[in-house]
Amino acid sequence: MRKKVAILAGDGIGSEITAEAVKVLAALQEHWGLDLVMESGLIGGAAYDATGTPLPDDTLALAQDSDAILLGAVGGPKWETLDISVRPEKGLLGIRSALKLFANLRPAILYPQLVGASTLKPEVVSGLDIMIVRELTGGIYFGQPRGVRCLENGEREGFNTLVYKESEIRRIAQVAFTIAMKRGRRVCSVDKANVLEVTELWREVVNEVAKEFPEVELSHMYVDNAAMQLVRAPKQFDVVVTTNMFGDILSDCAAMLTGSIGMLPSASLDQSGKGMYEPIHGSAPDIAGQGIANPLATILSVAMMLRYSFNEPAPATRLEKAVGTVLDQGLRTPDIYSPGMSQVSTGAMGDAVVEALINTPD
Ligand SMILES: NC(=O)C1=CN([C@@H]2O[C@H](COP(=O)(O)OP(=O)(O)OC[C@H]3O[C@@H](n4cnc5c(N)ncnc54)[C@H](O)[C@@H]3O)[C@@H](O)[C@H]2O)C=CC1
Ligand SMILES: CC(C)CC(=O)C(=O)O
Ligand SMILES: [Mg+2]
Repeated sequence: MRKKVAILAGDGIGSEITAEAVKVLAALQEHWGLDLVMESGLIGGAAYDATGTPLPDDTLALAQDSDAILLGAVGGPKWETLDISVRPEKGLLGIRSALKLFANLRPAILYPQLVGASTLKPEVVSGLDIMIVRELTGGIYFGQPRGVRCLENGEREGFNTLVYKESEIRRIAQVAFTIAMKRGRRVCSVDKANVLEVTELWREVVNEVAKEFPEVELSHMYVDNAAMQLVRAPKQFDVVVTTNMFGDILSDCAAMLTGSIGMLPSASLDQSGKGMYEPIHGSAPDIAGQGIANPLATILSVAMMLRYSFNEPAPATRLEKAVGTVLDQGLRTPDIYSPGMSQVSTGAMGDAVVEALINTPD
């Protein structure tokens, strides 16, 4: 059956990296008969400049009408002076919320070819395969009230609210335990239950959900310790489940264990499995327009799309293998470059993945 994919490139390197992922989708269409139609829409700063809002109605309608969404990244210095309520990042939070994409899966997998690019010693990191399950539509990024107010003494006070309903905690925990059942059967729930009542509730609800999954071993860890353990002994983790903000921070940290933030894909799923797929990084204004961004996180996000939204595990595996092939060939964008390797541009990396995809045996 024909699948519609919305392509939302966004800002900064967004257009460079999504162009490479689109090449991959086109190759899947041409060589494996994947019946796809792609349609582009505006989001973020690009949308704000064109329409005055970071999430135009047309874009939301396109996303709602699509089977999956591929997103690049949003934001950048051009829009930093804008009121936070219309910043490009609001467009991203808005689409996640409108589509109810509460489950954000961020796999931190170290390709063996990049062991030397990791920030950690080979023996600490080789074989790394962690799944970070981040709650994506609640927590402090969405909680009300929020804002900046003026106190009686004239001083200003900024405030945000960290709030989670039991139902929101239960459904993300269920996602994490279900994924753990298909992997190493270990879940580590990361919270700050020693200080924050909301995460005390988080811990209680996760304990309740654990009873539905007796084969899965559950542990709890405070977020400060989790950050430390991630860079001390990351292979102790199998599935990590955590809140929106903690997951945001810990996944950037985990990315460096895999060699670069340019290597980490993600899937953001609703209850039905509909998904938005995006690299975990941002719009990287410092390297935008230079053709040096690593497109592999976005390309690997396509593999997640094939697996989670299209139920096509075979081409997903083929694509992941193709990424391994280009790394075997020694091709490296600057973020993962090491001496003796061949430095390539964003476009050359995308082309090489397409070629490897076509030539990789089943
Ligand atoms: N999902 C999204 O759209 C996200 C958007 N942002 C936005 O992006 C803008 C920049 O944010 P930053 O904090 O600088 O984070 P960032 O993730 O854009 O960049 C952090 C560092 O990583 C590098 N980097 C990121 N992606 C890379 C890639 N594919 N290849 C090679 N190097 C890469 C950048 O060059 C930079 O040095 C901000 O406006 C921020 O709000 C940030 C994170 C996520
Ligand atoms: C707008 C931000 C919450 C995006 C981000 O940093 C992320 O989702 O990782
Ligand atoms: Mg982030």
